[in-house]
Amino acid sequence: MAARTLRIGLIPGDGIGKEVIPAGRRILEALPASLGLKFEFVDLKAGFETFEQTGAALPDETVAILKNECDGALFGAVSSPSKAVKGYSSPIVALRKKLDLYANVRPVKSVMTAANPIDMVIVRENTEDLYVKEEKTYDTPEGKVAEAIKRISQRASSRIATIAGEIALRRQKIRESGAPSIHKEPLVTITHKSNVLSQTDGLFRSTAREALANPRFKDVGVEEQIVDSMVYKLFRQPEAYDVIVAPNLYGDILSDGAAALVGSLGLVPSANVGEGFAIGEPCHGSAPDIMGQGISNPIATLRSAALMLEFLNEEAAAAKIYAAVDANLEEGKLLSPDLGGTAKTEEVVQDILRRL
Ligand SMILES: NC(=O)C1=CN([C@@H]2O[C@H](COP(=O)(O)OP(=O)(O)OC[C@H]3O[C@@H](n4cnc5c(N)ncnc54)[C@H](O)[C@@H]3O)[C@@H](O)[C@H]2O)C=CC1
Ligand SMILES: O=C(O)CCCC(=O)C(=O)O
Repeated sequence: MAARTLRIGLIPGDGIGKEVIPAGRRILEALPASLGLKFEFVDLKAGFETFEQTGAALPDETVAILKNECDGALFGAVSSPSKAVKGYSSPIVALRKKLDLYANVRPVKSVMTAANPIDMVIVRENTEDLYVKEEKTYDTPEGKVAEAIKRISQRASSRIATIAGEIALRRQKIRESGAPSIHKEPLVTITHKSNVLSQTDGLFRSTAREALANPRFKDVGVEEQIVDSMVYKLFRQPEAYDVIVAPNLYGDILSDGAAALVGSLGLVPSANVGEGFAIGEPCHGSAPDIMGQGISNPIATLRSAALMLEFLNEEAAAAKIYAAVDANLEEGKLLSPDLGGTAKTEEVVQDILRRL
């Protein structure tokens, strides 16, 4: 069998992005040759440091190379300032839109031996909602007022609900093949706030319901949950959730909350998914509080590399990475400080590479 060569863009970004992306590269390079996969890597720039050096947070060249030359990519994290900086706008938010990576898929899973089993996927709409970033500030006699557009479209809501349904079916198929799981039936939970935002979230809710009423999802249970009580239930009864589908901002917030349930943001991966292209990206940010100390947890990135491979139809390679990571966590001897251990990033990476 001829080896398949995947060309992967590497975008470390800022802060601990620079510590974890090299680990992502190493795990891909260490995959056994018997899988028939080869990798070529191309280093690409984006982030606040890039903005300071070049005046562009997301250089056109980065987008062009990803579009024209790559099969997929790994993105670390960027340090977007909290205060507006003229000319700067979040490069990852822009990249998702420019490459039409319409779904942000975020599996949150505890290692199955844990006392509190959690195995859910948060499927976050990735191109619109408040992230269209159409904001303005104006003066009134009472002082300044700032406004932001929350845009929800039928097209994006339908696409995201459809991929959530497909993910629920795929997970069911894996369960039926004998993989251990806490779930018996596929279930999609639609999250919204349409009791208040009856037009925007109302459209998300009704469109998602419609998409999931498609006969091909006849075996998928569908329920809905208002986002505030969703947070409550998520923390009280996380084992009840299989696939959660949410508009952009709620999905972003829910997934960081869910990360706390499994022990650390340093464990939770994501993939930005479009037609035939995927960017693996840890859910966490650039973690300026720990950068430069060599203690960042690389697991979210290693799992993101696996998730990217899954969406590039390389499930066997992805499974190898998941198994090596789970073995490290199950043994629990070499854990980074966010998980209560003392291991350095490098020691965790070495341990997982050894298990591969
Ligand atoms: N996709 C992206 O590029 C994202 C970027 N950010 C940016 O990151 C910067 C910092 O944001 P924060 O709100 O502090 O969120 P953060 O996710 O960077 O950090 C939150 C907390 O989690 C810890 N943490 C995160 N990743 C970790 C890892 N791999 N190992 C161990 N501990 C880890 C950090 O030390 C910190 O205490 C901001 O400039 C923000 O704009 C935030 C979220 C996503
Ligand atoms: O800080 C940035 O530039 C991007 C933050 C966006 C974010 O949290 C996510 O989408 O995961």
